[in-house]
Order: sequence, then structure tokens, then C-alpha cells
Amino acid sequence: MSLLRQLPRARPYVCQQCIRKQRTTIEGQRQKGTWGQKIMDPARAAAQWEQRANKIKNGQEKSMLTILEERGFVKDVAGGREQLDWLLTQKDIGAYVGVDPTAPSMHVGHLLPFMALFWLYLSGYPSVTLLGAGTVLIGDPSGRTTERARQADDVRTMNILNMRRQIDQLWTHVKCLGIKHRFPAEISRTRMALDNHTWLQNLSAIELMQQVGSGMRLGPMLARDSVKVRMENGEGMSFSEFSYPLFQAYDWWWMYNKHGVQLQLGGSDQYGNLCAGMDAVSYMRRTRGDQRVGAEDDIANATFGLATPLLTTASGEKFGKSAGNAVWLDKEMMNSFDLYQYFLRTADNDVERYLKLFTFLPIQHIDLVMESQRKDESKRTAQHVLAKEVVELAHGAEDAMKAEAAHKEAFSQGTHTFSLFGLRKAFEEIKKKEQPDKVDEAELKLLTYKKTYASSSTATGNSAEDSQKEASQIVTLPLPLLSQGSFPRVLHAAGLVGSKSEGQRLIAKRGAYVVLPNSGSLENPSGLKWEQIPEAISTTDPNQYLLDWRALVLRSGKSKIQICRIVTEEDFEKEGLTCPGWEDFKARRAESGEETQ
Ligand SMILES: N[C@@H](Cc1ccc(O)cc1)C(=O)O
Repeated sequence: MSLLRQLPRARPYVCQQCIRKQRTTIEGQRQKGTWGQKIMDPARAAAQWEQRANKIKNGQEKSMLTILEERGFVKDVAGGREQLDWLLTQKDIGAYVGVDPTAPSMHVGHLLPFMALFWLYLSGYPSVTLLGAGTVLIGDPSGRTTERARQADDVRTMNILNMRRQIDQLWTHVKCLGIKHRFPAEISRTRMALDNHTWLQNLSAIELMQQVGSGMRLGPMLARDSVKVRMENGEGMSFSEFSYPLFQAYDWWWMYNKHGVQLQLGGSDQYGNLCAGMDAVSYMRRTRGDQRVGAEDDIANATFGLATPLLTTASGEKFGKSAGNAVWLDKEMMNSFDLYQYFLRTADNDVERYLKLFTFLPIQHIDLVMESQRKDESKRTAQHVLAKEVVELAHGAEDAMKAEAAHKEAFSQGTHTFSLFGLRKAFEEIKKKEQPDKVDEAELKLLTYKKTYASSSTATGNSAEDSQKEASQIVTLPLPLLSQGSFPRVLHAAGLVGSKSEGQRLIAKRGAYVVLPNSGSLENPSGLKWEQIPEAISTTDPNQYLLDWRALVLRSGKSKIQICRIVTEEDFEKEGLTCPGWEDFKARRAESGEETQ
């Protein structure tokens, strides 16, 4: 840790005032800050930019593109790497990333192009986040093998509102992180959160076809993987999906004119859309009498696309999935504690790469963190830094502090006492389920909404069990599963292990824990304590660990916690639920005519 103390730059946290401001924003009022948004005298700003360009040319400073490359953001550059490098050095061009509100929240997989955009913003490039409330009506086929299910109007409206709020919050947190990591205050910064519905709703079909359609060639559009795959797998593609790139291209043209946006960033599945947009914008500039059109190599006014890589973990899994479900940024869908735990579980082989991608820590700082990490990997120093920074980005500084404190409390020196605020929330949810009339109206709305969302994601192929997990952090188990000797079965049913025998092995190596019932209650969870599930499986009865007769709290290893709500078999069936091993259990019970062990 002593190495970390020498760190030259980051403030421990942004000042109280910033946090207060941030909270005000979260509560819905937009803040007007001054940091980095100083309306600078244009001549002074230009002189400052020129000075920086000279430093880059003389090798005294790294170029913007080099910084992005060094941190792992660049997979492909459309329009030429050298040209973009030159342009970013020469001119404070505008940049944008778009996201369609296909769900109520972004997930961590979305973060990569956004992080690259935030770096541009913090370095002084006018930056735009674009919410695709217009394009979501069409549905982007990129990277998909099937057509998206149509969203109901009310679900779509909720998604749009939620994501808009989320993007606003992200911007506020980025600003706080910029202050914390001491990005210079004395530069001009512009950020915008736009919504393409504002211009697409007024766009006529004739205008779109005439302006954008004429500039797009069928050849490259048909050659795209997303189109070819659909033709080959027999799924086919609707014309509206096929025409999606036209709308994205029109967005770019609109922002090119209004805000000087010359760079679009996106995930690698967006590469085709980025190229199509560049072609369309250059066609429109030529045909619509853009004064700026110069010679063929008019790089100063050209457009560029930057595709970020598709992330996989060191073990080859797709990044951003936890137990098969997406890791959401919305704290109602994944609380700060769980988000913290997700990043804490990052493999040692991935953590340096993720620190570069998901934090604003300078590279030298990351080197120091890694040096300290290598001295004692078991401390997971790097994973803690990563987890805290990501929660701070997604949920804000206050929640990051709480998540860190909750973790420390939960896992401090093997005493395993906890008062997890996430757990407390979950307990409250259990109580609500049992007394639905006690839930206040706003919460009820949220729960109903989550249910709608869960059932709409069932339509896209998730099992009912997945949706149940998505809707809450709690699993529901039927009481008959709990009998003397059944802990391995319960661990399996709770989703903590893949099979009963894996459960047996986990208990044998003393890696399974359960909360002691007489150490607290749902009403007062702060005193609860963990106990290792005893090795003598056959004489242990999970029923003895029921909290207030309705919940069992289990843990596998250091951090995988599962809260189980226990209901009677009748209620379980009435709610249409199932869990791993349940069907099998019932079949064996019917066969033997008695309860199965
Ligand atoms: N098509 C992008 C989102 C997007 C929408 C509109 C744009 O102008 C740009 C990007 C996606 O699905 O990820």
C-alpha cells in the first residue's frame, strides 16, 4: 500500500460541494457548473490549442489518438489513422456516440465507446451523446441474427425516460471524475446530450431518400455481415431494418452541420454504420453546396469513424454478463454493492486492461497500482480501485464510498459480519413481497414496470428464471427443498453452483457459507454473521438457518451472495416459478412416494 500513498495525482474524492451538486442533478435539476465549461475568449482558446498542437508535434505531449490507442480503445479507424491523428491534433473537432434505448438502462458492455468519448470531452473536444429515441423505432440489425421484438409504447417511453436520466447522470459523474483526476480546469469543454427524435420526427421520407438514399450504394450495404447472415440463415430482413443506416447517417449529417461533429465512435458491430455515414455525409457535402468542400484530400473537414474493440474476458467469455445476465448500470437493476462485486471478481489477467478502459486514472498511476497488486495478488488492490471507479462513474461518488465500505464490513478480516446496504434493500424487497399492500405507490410502479420489462425480455428468449433474477436480486425457492442433508441441493437451486455434486465439493472445501439466524433478523440485519456450512452435510438441516422463517442467505467463496426467499410449494407453483433441480426433485419424490434427499 505504501506505493499507492505516493500517488501524485488523484484527489481522494471530489469536494463535498461537487457531490452535493451531483445529488441535485440526480434529483432532476440540471446543474450549471463552471468547471471546464468556461466560455473562453475564442482567440485565447485557439492560441491554447495551437500551443498544444506544437507540443504534440515536438514529441513533448502525446496525441489524442495515441492516448486512446494506449488505453485500448481503438480497434479500427475508418478514414485513415494518420489523417485522424493529424486532425485531432489540429482541430477541436466534435465527436459523438449514439445508443438506442432498447432497454431501460445501458449495460457495462455499452461503456467502451462512451469512455472513449468522455476522454475526448475531458481533453477539450466538443462531445455529444445521442439517445436514439427516433432510431429505436426502426431497430438496428447490426450484430444481430434475428429481428428485435417490437416494444410496447409504454415500455418504450419508460426506456427513453430512464436512459435519458442515466446519460445525464453519467455526464455529471464524468465531470466529477475529471475534477478528481485533475484534468485541467482551464480549457473549454462542451458536452451535449441530444435525442435524434427531435429531428427525425420532422424528416420526410422524400427528403431522406433524396438526401441520404442517393448517396448510399447498395453494394456495401448488401455486403455487410449482418445482412448476409440473415439472408443465409433464412431469417431474412425487413426493409425498415435494412434502411437503418440511412437514419444513423442522417443524424451525423445533422450534427455535422450544427455542431461540427466529424468523428463518430461506436462498438465494432457499428463499423458498417460508421462507414455508411461517412459516405453519406461526404456525398451530401458535395451535392448540397457545402462551402467547406475543397480538394479531394480536404481532411480538415472530413469525417472519421472509430470502432472500439469487442471485449472478452481472459477466459474468453463475453464481457458484461454475470451468470448469463447483463450487468446493468442502473442502480435499480443492479445495486452499487453488486456492481462493485462484479468488478471485484475481475481476473488478475484482465484487471490492468480494464483499469485503462473503465477509469480515468493516468497510465503512471495504473502502473503503480499494478506494481502494488503484483506484490500481493490476494489483496486484490487493483480490482478494488477498478470497482470503486466504475461505481463512481455509474452511480456517483457517494454510492461508491458506500459500496466500498459495505464490502469492507462484509469481508473484514474473516469475521464476516455484515450490514450490507444492498442486502438490507433486498430484505425489504422480501418483506414487500409478503405484504404487497405495504408497498408505497411509487415503488409499486417500479416493481410493475420491472415485471413488464422482465416479461418482455422473456419474449426475446430468456427463460422465466432469468427474468426473475433480472427483476430482483432474490431467488425464490420452495420449502420442500430444505430438509436435513439438503444443503448441496439448495446451493444448486439458488444458482450458486452448477450441480448438487458441485455443492457437495464446495461444502467439503469449506467454501460455502450461510447466515446464522440468531445473529439478527430481517428487521435488524446489521448484526448478522456468516457461518461456514458444516462439513457434516447429512446431519445439517438448512431449515435451522431460516431468517424469520422466510429467507436463507447463502454465500459461495468470498463474494457470491444469494438471498433466497423461501415459500410454500403451493405459493411457488402458484407464482409459476421454478429453480435448478426442482423438476428433478419432484420426479424423484413422486417415484419414491416420499421426500427425496
Ligand atoms: N445504432 C447504434 C445506436 C445509434 C443510433 C443513432 C446514431 O446516430 C448513432 C448510433 C446502436 O445500435 O448501437
